[in-house]
Amino acid sequence: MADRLRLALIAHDAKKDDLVAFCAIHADFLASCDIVATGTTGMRIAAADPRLSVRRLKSGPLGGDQQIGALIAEGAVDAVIFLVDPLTPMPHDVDVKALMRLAIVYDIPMALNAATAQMMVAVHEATQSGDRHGHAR
Ligand SMILES: O=C(CO)COP(=O)(O)O
Repeated sequence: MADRLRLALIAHDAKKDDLVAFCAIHADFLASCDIVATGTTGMRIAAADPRLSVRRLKSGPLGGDQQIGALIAEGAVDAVIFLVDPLTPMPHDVDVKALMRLAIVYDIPMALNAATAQMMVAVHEATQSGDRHGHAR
């Protein structure tokens, strides 16, 4: 894994406020990550916290989910947080499913709701803290 966690962030429209709130709570953790995000999500995150390093790809419906899937296939993403809206039909549902499939194929941690994202951050921070204290992983 790279020194800085390469983290993909995505949120459907109904979940974007939740992701921005998550980013505010975990600002220090996220500032230590190289973030890649779909277009609108990335715009919202970067606007909320200019400290964050955010590479913006295309918007999800225009291919952004597929771009993140391609990065996973290339080994360029370590983890994904994707706050999914389960209640709204999406025109690009097949792209979302393909992204999830690639995360499974390449065994990339993928949080699909805020509770799992929270656990992902907690585990990562505990692992880093163990490293700092010389504990074996
Ligand atoms: O649609 C998305 C994920 O499927 C997210 O795309 P945006 O971040 O551009 O809204």
